[in-house]
Amino acid sequence: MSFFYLSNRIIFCFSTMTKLIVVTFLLFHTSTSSSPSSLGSAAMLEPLFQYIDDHQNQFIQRLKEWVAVNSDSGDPTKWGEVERMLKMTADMIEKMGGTVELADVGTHQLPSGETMQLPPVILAEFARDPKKATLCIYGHVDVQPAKMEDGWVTDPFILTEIKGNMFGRGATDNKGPVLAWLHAIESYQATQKEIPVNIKLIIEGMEEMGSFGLLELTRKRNDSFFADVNFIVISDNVWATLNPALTYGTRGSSYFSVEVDGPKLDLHSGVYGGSIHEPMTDLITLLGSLVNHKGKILVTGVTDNVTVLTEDERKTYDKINFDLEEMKNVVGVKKFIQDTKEDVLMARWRYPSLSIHGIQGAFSDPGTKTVIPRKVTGKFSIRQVPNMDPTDVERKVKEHLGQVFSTLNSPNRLKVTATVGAKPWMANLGDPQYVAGKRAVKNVFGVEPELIREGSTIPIAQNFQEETGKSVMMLPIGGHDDGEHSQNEKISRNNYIKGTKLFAAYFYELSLLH
Ligand SMILES: NCC(=O)N[C@@H](Cc1c[nH]cn1)C(=O)O
Ligand SMILES: [Zn+2]
Ligand SMILES: [Zn+2]
Repeated sequence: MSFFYLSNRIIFCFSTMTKLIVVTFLLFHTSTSSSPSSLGSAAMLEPLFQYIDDHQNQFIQRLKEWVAVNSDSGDPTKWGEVERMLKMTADMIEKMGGTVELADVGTHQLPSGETMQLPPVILAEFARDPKKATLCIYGHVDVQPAKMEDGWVTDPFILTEIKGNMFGRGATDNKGPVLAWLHAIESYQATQKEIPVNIKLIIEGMEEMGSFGLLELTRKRNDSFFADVNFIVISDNVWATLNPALTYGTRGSSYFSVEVDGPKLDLHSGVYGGSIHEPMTDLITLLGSLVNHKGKILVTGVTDNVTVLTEDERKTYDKINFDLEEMKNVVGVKKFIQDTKEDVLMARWRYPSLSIHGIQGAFSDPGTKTVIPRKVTGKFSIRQVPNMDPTDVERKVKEHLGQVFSTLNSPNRLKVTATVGAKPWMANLGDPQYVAGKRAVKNVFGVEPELIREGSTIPIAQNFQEETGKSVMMLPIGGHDDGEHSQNEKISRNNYIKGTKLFAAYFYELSLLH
């Protein structure tokens, strides 16, 4: 027997047969307007929403404490801070009554050859009731790098609220959403409501580096931690527009380092210039061979397997409520490579792209140092879409760069390394989680969610789906203008607080499917 709240303050007790009828109804009636859940959810959720509203300043204070930790996983000297951040998270979960394991995920070899212990992964759970569905929430508490001199208006590690937006590194990616999940749990506990689903949590500190060690951990714990999980949910991306959204696909990513190593020391360009095969010139030729100014990837064969667009798929883009002009304003450009909304969205979500990120070892300070750098390392990544495979992409990229380099007849040494190889992820929109997600969005925001894809990568998403066979959904709460990875990353107070309500409502809607 399970208990479901279906009518104002009345608790109905359902037989298994009735539950089957409810699940069938939910699966075949995806419109949220007159759902059975909407009849009782208002009464059920109202005290939780009130609690969330009343405690918003406390929730923001917690986010402030989390943002203050520079848990940049891209810099191994900061892995101690990543670990401190994970311990703070673990402490909070334990204080809330959860049990926490800090799972060892082994070591990682840095490009220098040094081997370092990876920060652990949090595997946590709240009290388990075999009659309830089990939801596993994934998130990460590491961040991208941030420096004031990059152009931040406020200190990236001091959460600062300006006109309803809270600026700080990790505010939206992903500390804010992780806290919102924990606060949603807190709202049930504090109002003495039974959480209607069993909750498990996986929180890591290496997502921005490609989730080192997490795939192996998932495999090892498939028969234990994951065994009773029914649903996996991730809130680590943002809406595409002003409208709330559910995400059903992300691109994958392969990240490459291209090192060109030349003379034994930096040289005076006046003394040696003209006689030296300069590593930087070699590197620029290599990087210039990867992609053209229209964003076309020039590496032979890399895009061969991309699925051909069908008319039906194209039509799904027509429906998305997306304002190109607003997007231009947000990023500060006069035009995109593509002209229409549909083509811009497809370029971001359903086609691959190649971006050049930087050159390590290059002279980049102010001034006029006339140097020939002895060794330079270019960094670029390829966002991948379904039908592309990171292993195949890596092979083709290495072949391509080797071939271009051979035409230079350079005595310099070339080393190409792939540091990330994350697969793209696609969900089935018929998955019941999307029914619960739609109902929860309608309940909290009063509108139907947009169904969107995402151009960035959540490296573990496809691995979770493939290895565990469980349903995976993405339920973002961040705004389209949150600026993940950019200067002045933020989350709005409204999204943070309403997002917390969304998660509380989601637990309830999901329980109705079980
Ligand atoms: N919020 C998701 C995110 O930002 N993910 C990173 C993961 C990644 C990919 N390659 C290296 N790290 C992203 O850049 O998409
Ligand atoms: Zn990120
Ligand atoms: Zn993220």
